[in-house]
Amino acid sequence: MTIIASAPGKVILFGEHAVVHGSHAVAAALSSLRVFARLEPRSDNRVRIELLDLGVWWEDETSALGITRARGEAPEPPPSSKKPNGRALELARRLEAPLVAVAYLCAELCDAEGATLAVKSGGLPAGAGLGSSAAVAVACAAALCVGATGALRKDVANAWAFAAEVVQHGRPSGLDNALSCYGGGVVAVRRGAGLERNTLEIPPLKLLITNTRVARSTKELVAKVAAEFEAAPGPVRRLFDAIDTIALDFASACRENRVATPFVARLVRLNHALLRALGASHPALEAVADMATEAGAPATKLTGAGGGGCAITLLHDAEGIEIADDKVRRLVQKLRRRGFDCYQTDLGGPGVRCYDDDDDDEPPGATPFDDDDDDKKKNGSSRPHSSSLAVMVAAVVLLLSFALLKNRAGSAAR
Ligand SMILES: Nc1ncnc2c1ncn2[C@@H]1O[C@H](COP(=O)(O)OP(=O)(O)O)[C@@H](O)[C@H]1O
Ligand SMILES: C[C@@](O)(CCOP(=O)(O)O)CC(=O)O
Repeated sequence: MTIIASAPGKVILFGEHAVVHGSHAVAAALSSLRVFARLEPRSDNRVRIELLDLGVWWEDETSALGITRARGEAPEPPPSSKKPNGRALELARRLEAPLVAVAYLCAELCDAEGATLAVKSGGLPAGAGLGSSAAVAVACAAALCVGATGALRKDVANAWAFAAEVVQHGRPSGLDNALSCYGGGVVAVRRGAGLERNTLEIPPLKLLITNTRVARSTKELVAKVAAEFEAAPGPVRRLFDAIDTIALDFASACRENRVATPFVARLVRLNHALLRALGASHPALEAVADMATEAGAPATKLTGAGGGGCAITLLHDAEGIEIADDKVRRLVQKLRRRGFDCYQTDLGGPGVRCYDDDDDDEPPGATPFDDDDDDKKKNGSSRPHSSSLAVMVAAVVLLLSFALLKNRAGSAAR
């Protein structure tokens, strides 16, 4: 039984970095930008991981991953610790970085008979601040949980995805995996070991997401801001507090249905200035802000960890009037000429989804894995194509032999 799970990225409107240190953040899922995971159980006691976008794969015996669980036996519950366990640390020593979190999930959730787990993006850019690592973790955790227990329990998949994020990032807030798992919009804050989330109805803001395509790592940026905090706890705490107030003010405005765009624009600009003060901006992000301001949209902020990656621009002028579509088109063309990617997509929408072969009511529709299958067919390397060719050749040979025999029999009778 093949299982396919998909999980969305997210956009943080307010509160990144500060959320790691106990402040509030507001964020929404990006349900049209997703990552897909495909799980195929096998019975040769091997685990194979294919990260198709990165061209990275890895295969080993299940015993080498320390997997002893029999098929059908429920896996252990997810760990509550915020530190990677010994198994994860051992994998981190052995494997290339992008494989570690996925291999960790396989080690914890696969059974000893083995499986192949493939990962492919359905449009979500990797490492750009839109929560790709969390989306990978959620999609893989969901597929593996369904493989192990036959049902998708979002709380369990989310807890495993968080554990994988701990392995990948060291100190995640848990915001990215929660949005990827549950979808929608939230205002969230860390409480003890967990994340307190409250659903937030975010009004349909006209936003442009620009990916500077400057590579960066969430882990490094979170560590950089943490170092800043350690070096100057007093002032940096005040920056976090200011960000906290921004997130809470926006959340109150949403709840009270009084989201005025000039007010949102002010919050966006302030939050970006605070993130810049924390050292999370990058010249390419500042260039996006300048180009958007020139086009009449003065409110841009980095989103996610920063240091490159994505920025969000509120497509409204200083008075709150929506920027006309042709002006937006010109801005997008200019940003693209500069080498940036642009997205305009709705906020919120469904979180993780899972389908299996037996699912009648929820067909997966097109998945990015279909492109691979199509390519295989086009290149003539797929089994159905080559076997039908063989059948056709055999049929022609048979017909020719039959005609030859008939011809010979006819001339013998004459
Ligand atoms: N499509 C993908 N396939 C495999 N791994 C991915 C994919 N997208 C993201 N990742 C993993 O997530 C990492 C990026 O995580 P991170 O720096 O947190 O960026 P983001 O801001 O997108 O979450 C990549 O280096 C890789 O390990
Ligand atoms: C910087 C941070 O607040 C968000 C990181 O988002 P991303 O991984 O860049 O998509 C870290 C976190 O919340 O775990």
